[in-house]
Amino acid sequence: MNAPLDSLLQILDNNAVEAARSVPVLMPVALDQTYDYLVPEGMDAAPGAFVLVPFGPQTRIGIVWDAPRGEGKPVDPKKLKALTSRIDAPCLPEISMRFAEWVARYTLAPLGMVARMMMSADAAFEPPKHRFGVCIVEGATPPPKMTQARTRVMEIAADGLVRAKSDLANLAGCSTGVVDGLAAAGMLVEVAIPERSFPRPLPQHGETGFTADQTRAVESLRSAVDANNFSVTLLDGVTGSGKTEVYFEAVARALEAGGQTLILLPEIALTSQFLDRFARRFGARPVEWHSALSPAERGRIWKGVARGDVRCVVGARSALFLPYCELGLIVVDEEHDQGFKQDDRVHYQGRDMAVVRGNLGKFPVILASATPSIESHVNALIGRYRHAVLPGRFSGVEMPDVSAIDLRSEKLVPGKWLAERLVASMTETLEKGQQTLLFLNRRGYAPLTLCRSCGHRLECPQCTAWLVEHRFKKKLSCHHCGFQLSLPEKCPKCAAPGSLVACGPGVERVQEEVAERFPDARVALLSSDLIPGLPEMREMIRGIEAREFDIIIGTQIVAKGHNFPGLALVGVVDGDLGLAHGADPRSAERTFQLLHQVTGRAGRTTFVGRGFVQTYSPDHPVMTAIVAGDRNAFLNYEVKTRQAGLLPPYGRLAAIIVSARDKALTEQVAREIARRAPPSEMISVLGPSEAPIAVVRGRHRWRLLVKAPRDVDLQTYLRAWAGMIPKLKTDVRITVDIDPYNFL
Ligand SMILES: Nc1ncnc2c1ncn2[C@@H]1O[C@H](COP(=O)(O)OP(=O)(O)OP(=O)(O)O)[C@@H](O)[C@H]1O
Ligand SMILES: [Zn+2]
Repeated sequence: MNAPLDSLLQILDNNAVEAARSVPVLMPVALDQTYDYLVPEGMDAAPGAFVLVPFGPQTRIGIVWDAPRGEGKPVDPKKLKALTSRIDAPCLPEISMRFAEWVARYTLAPLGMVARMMMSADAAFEPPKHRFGVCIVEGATPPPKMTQARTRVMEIAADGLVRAKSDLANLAGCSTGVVDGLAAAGMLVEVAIPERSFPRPLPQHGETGFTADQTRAVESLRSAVDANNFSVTLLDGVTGSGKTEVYFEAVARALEAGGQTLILLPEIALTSQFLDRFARRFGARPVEWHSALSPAERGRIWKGVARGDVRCVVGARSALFLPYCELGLIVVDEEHDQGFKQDDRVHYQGRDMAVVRGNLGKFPVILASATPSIESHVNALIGRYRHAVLPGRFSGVEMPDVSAIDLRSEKLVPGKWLAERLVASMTETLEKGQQTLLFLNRRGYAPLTLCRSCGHRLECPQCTAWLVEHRFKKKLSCHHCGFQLSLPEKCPKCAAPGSLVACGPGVERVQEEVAERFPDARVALLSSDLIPGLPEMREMIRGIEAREFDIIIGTQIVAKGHNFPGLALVGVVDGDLGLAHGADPRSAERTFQLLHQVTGRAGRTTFVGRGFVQTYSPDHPVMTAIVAGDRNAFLNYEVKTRQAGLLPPYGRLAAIIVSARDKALTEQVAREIARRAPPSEMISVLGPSEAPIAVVRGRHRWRLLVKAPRDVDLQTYLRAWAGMIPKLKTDVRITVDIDPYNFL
């Protein structure tokens, strides 16, 4: 080719490249926009790539987005900065970008914060730490000096495996110096140890036989998977009906079809019992995703999911934000559980977002529960969701016989918390060698400590909350901010010595009473503050399952999902506890679910269980439905209440929470925000009013509640509203919580 033409082509080429060479990058920070960066020659900055970029004074990780977002000021192309480098990590799949955008739009969270959730595995973006080992060099000539130790090492290495030097030395019973010597002599060669791979679940490993009812449900779920399209099925079955076994078949089908699968569980239900069951069915343990993983594990799993090496994840709500490239099914087990709602940073409801993810990915979603949320129940009722029903227990054993103990007539002995009828039943149960579960959803010893001589109540100095006594730890602690105080010997106000008394029961106090009444019984106390972590919790659950305890006392961590074959009796110490929250539209639903789930732990396999609920309001619709075992009675009552009040799912709610250190400022801003609400015939704004917990961590709190009919676009309204609010003083924080579950 002649020279001038050659260079001309070169110039044209460069221009074309230069014009196309800037990309939008999303930063994982609280911003809703992308920033443009130049792509250096030769760098592959495809959409979804993770890149290092100069961001303010720092260099940070961002994601190359596939289209610019937000309304940032246009920047002179000549002033654009360049990407620093591409990170060696799999790209964020396109569907994850669409999902992030959807979640951000719905929750009103900045897109960058949703992206940050998707990147919550720092190690995935760090250079891979290769571990090196040694293996034998075939056909190398042995050095003249072959000591005994050297011979032993070579004998072990003869199998050709790659081992860490220290492992090889340990096996041979010599020092690593010997291994080094052989490497220097060319007998062993240093190579990277391959990363541990993920065990593949096998769809046909441990196939189960099913009852007729179960078979129908299995068929229904399989057909949803076979349809290879978006659908939601509510798998609605009484406790112990075999929902887990049934949805495992849908998981098997989706795996066979080549999809990745995700099972979401409330974090506390991620027990080894569940993992063992999975392993029995699929011949391999699933990959777990929860808050207790090490950073290195998080990184490894994140990459494994993005590359498609991980086929099934069992995890807490955050597992929804992993970078699946071929997701084909999501199961949300215990779908009614409030643990799926996240209440910090990005306020999202994991169950609802799972449905969104299924819709985007065009695959089925299964919601499983013995006590479906009213939302899912209504969706099944009106045919928006498919409905698969398991009406009876797998074992054929009847549902437990539940009675209310009316504490108005069957009075408690002062200072005691267990009624005589419950105690008598416990005695009987013990004599039969069966287990009792006492349920009280309150940690600690006593929820209130007061001074007998001056009436002073011990409160948290930074929250509107009483300090809860934790007798084992000899502390008073605040359950809202974690503030702790050693148990004082005299009243901090009037200094009267020995005048402080504990009021009301917590699980520790129930344990004290049990120890007194049943000194020989083996007692387990399960409360999140007494159990250091998931492994210890799993060990306790295993012990209960193996009948190493006679009486189990626990908060809600024992209420759900467990299968304790020896459990015959459940006593609910305070059935009214959850009903008190007047402002919370879900308090009746939540109480019903909890009581139904916890009494449903009794008598699951060989004998009929028994339940007692201690209550001062036996006529409340929740209590009558629990005692009659009539779930539909409760659902009908609750659906009517929601309809009448235009509450979810018949209406939409959003909470706006204003907080600041200064009391007057908080109120002033809350009122100002309310004043600026755009007028609307459909949408009503309630409040502002001081939050029930008026101060948390020294911050004053005011709330507004926004209510709209179902078909109104609440997000657009809220966004328009946000545009009307003047710039805030720095200390004021405004939180928007779409579909709030917390009203405190
Ligand atoms: N088809 C089956 N074959 C063998 N065992 C089964 C079968 N179905 C259920 N089971 C057993 O019955 C028990 C209850 O099943 P499972 O835990 O799946 O019920 P569940 O409906 O998920 O209960 P919960 O709502 O209380 O969590 C378990 O021990 C399970 O192994
Ligand atoms: Zn506090």
